[in-house]
Amino acid sequence: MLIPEVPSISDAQLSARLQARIDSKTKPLGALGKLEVLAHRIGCILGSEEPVLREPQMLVCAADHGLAANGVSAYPSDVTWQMVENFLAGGAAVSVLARQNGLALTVADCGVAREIPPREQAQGAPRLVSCRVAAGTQDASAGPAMSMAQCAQAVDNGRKIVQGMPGNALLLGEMGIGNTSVASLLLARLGGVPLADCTGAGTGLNAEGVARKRKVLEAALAANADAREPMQALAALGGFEVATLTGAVLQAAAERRVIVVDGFITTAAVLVASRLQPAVLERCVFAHRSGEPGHAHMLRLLNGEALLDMGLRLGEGSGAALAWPLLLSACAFLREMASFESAGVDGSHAA
Ligand SMILES: O=C(O)c1ccc[n+]([C@@H]2O[C@H](COP(=O)([O-])O)[C@@H](O)[C@H]2O)c1
Ligand SMILES: Cc1cc2nc[nH]c2cc1C
Repeated sequence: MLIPEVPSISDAQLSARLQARIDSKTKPLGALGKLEVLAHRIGCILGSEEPVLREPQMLVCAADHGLAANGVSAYPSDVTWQMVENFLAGGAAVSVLARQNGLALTVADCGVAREIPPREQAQGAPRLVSCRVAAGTQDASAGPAMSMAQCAQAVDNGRKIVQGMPGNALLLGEMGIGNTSVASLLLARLGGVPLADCTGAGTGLNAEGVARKRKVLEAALAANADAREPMQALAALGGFEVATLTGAVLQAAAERRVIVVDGFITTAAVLVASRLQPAVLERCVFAHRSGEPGHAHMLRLLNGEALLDMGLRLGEGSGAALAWPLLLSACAFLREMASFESAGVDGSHAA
């Protein structure tokens, strides 16, 4: 089956026990703010009052986009393969942050225009997975970016990558020149948000560039006017990395992993996945709110509150990696903080 079952994990009893445990800790009620919400969510996902995050996996999906030929990015498509090499060589932001935080890094070539050659993988070094559907998508401003079969293949690739991964947490990242356009198109089509609110500077277009980008995106929506269902929209407007991430999200949700979502593009994959299986959202933690303006609209649509708001607009999974220590802290306080009772602290308080 292409789309796995993702049942709701809502459990009123566990939820109440988690909240009682959080409230019993030696602190004024609610004083750990959003860290409490985060702890509650992780406890619900992992089905435990004492959750332990194990062997976290950072998955960075990369691909190229036919749409990029229309001047929708400040950088050329060649940067995609060059950055993938940089991820694998250990020099990119996500490489550094993954290393710093003990996140195993997997980089997937989902359809980079220039094939990333396989190589020997040293112990602990970033791992390359080749799951190329094609050498980049077709130009979505002239027709569908990919066929339904290609889209299904990419979704299945994402599922298979996650199936083979250890641990209980998946952090999402991506790389693909032109892919803020893909995220904007999916937000406009699936979220009904006006294109003007969906379109931003991406890697750094100026105002004239953003206006040009918007025209190209208008053409892409018009060229794919019939693609309205989630999988159709993903095929028509999407990229191979976004489709692979959609499969990864569905599989991780089905396996009840904690999913740490990065910026605008990885959230677009969550948007598609949530239209196929709404309960995926119960398993998601939104790491940050990107500087790309469409991301705020997307988060609102998904009822997602971001942990960080640092003006990041890099992608790669950098925001997810930066937020990771907060997830560790949330679990640590839930497991290790004393309760009023165990510490002999007076927990009575006025209304
Ligand atoms: O994650 C984000 O919110 C984000 C915002 C702006 C740009 N990016 C990254 O920049 C690339 C896409 O930008 P662009 O301008 O080529 O569409 C792609 O490689 C993304 O990882 C990522
Ligand atoms: C240099 C560079 C690094 C990136 N990382 C993710 N997207 C990127 C886009 C560019 C241009």
